Amino acid sequence: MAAATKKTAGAKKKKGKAKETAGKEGIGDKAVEAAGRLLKHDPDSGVDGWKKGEPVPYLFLANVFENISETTKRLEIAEMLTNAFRTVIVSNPDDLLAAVYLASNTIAPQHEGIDLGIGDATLVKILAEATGRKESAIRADYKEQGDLGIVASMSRSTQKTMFAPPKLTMSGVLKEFRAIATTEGTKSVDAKKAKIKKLLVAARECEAGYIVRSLQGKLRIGLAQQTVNQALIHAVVLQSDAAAKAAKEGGNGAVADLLGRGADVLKQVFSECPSYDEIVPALLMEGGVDKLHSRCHFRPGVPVKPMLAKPTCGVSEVLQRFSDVEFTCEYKYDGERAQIHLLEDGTVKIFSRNQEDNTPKFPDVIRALPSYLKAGVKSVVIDGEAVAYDREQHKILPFQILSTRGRKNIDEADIKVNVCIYAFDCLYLNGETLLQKSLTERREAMYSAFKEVPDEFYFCTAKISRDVEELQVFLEDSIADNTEGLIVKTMDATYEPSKRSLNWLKLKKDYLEGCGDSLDLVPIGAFHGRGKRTGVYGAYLLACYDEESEELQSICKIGTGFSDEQLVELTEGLRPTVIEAPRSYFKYDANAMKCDVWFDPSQVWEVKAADLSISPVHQAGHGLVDPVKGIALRFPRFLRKRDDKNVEQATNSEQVADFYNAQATKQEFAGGDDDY
Ligand SMILES: Nc1ncnc2c1ncn2[C@@H]1O[C@H](COP(=O)(O)OP(=O)(O)OP(=O)(O)O)[C@@H](O)[C@H]1O
Ligand SMILES: [Mg+2]
Ligand SMILES: [Mg+2]
Repeated sequence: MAAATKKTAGAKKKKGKAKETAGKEGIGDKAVEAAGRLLKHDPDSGVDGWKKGEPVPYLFLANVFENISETTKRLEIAEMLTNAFRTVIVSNPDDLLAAVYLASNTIAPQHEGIDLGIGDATLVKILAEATGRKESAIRADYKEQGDLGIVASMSRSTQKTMFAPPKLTMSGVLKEFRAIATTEGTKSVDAKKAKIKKLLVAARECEAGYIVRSLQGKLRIGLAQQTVNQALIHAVVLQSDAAAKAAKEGGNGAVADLLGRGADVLKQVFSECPSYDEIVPALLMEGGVDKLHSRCHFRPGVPVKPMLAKPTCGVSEVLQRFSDVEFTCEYKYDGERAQIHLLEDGTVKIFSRNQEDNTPKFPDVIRALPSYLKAGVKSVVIDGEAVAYDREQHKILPFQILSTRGRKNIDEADIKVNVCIYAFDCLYLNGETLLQKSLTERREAMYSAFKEVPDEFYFCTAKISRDVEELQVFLEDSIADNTEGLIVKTMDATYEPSKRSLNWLKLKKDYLEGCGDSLDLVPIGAFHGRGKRTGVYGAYLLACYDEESEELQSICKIGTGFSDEQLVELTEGLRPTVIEAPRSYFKYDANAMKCDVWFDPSQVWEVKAADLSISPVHQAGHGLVDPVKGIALRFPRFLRKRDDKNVEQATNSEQVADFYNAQATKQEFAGGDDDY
């Protein structure tokens, strides 16, 4: 049954993609139909149980979530959320920000590092207190349901309160969430618990379930950030005068066009300035969408989502893809992405691949940065890689060494592992954003703003050539110089934030063997070790992430590639995350994969496999390549733990399908190319 539903979802997705491309020449029929439906909807009709101008009740949003959870259809979900946001706009626009945060299940911009994510054990305890039920009963229900949100909404409060607590409002709930996440100090645990309990006691109807899921850190109703953003912009556009005018003059088609353009603007703006705090109020101002980019754009202090690269299989594929464009090859350093910002006031900040604020991790780089600058640089942002470095031998050290550096509150005096920064891009210089400039120009800016400092700061090694042999030699040089291979970039491309772009191709040394990139996967379960591995987990069940359904889909069992120390370390790290039963969003074959323990997903592991195959057991990308079966990795080998990726940034099922297809294509042409 589940497989059948998924199959349709997969097929639909493919079609949707085709439309998107077709839509370049004109708006697709689906979008026009959707615009028609949205126009017919009266957002005032949603104002039910409160008055316009009053704070919007949390129950309004919880009910919307409830309706959304009953469908898996993207389009329906997006429309429901759009209409909900429209109701908020007509009712109390000041609450739109809270609605957007609550729907995207975040409470602050990523780089501020304020997350919920309250542990299950704590939540079970508070739930027991708030409902008057026994902890053991709640735990038993949890085991059966696999979702604490469901348990929360099932557990009716039996607690007697003298007065009915006031109704929860959206803005009130968000405020409490923020307070819970930021409470610090000696009494903070109790204070947090008291706040959570208060929320749960005040919860009506289905509210408790969504409060609990938000506190856990995941709503799990199929609301990807992309959907929330689309709904946000569609709601704002539909409530604007421009939409009314377009509808009158050009009908549904004109409105669909306006919605599409709005979505493009928001996509660009959100990747340059990923902060609802800035975007939502700006959208509600005069000239909302049209002026959005001028009001919210990239600036030092707020990380831009980094541009990503696509894997390729060899020098000849690169030459083929870039047959008529100018390109450059750069060493691919194996460290940690570092987006370094210098603000006008002299503040220096370093952000990770994930837009996390990594500043506390690199006090040495922060202090030394001014010495890498040329005169006259007031503000600048560079993109680069921080690599572990041996200053005596003057050489790059492996990634593993870098990962032994502490993460937080590092005292410069205690630093044992030095880093060297290899800069490869410049995104901002002296008040001007360079994102829309070509790589040629951005590089010029980088060279004009910085100078190399031996053993501390270098520009990445690069070469421009079209000669197969010369490139092959350069690739071998890169390996000899302790890097992972090359990243090949087109010279005239702009910086494409958050895109896995074909303008950047990665060419790693491991591709030359097996061909195919490593995957970043999530351990969701484990098997007790035997013999030499007694006392630690001896094998794990890994999963990839499906963005569409928010599932973690099993992809392989893994027991190879671990050193004895790693086995101990991973076991120790994962033991505290053991949960009583697999989560409802784990997709695996319960008959074939009887794990001894299950984990609350928290880690991401980089894994290399010999190849991929269609599997009768594993679920990765099911419906994407084979109508019902999933994809599995063959002979997977553990490479390393990835602290710079979170669970949602694990390799997604579409990428798995891409890898599978690329491998199939390569096998078809096997023998025709001696380049690998
Ligand atoms: N010259 C360079 N140009 C761009 N990126 C570089 C360069 N040198 C090193 N890198 C690093 O390589 C990364 C891209 O390749 P890698 O395979 O390591 O990606 P990843 O972090 O595993 O992400 P994914 O596999 O999801 O693409 C960049 O994010 C960056 O950190
Ligand atoms: Mg890397
Ligand atoms: Mg990778």
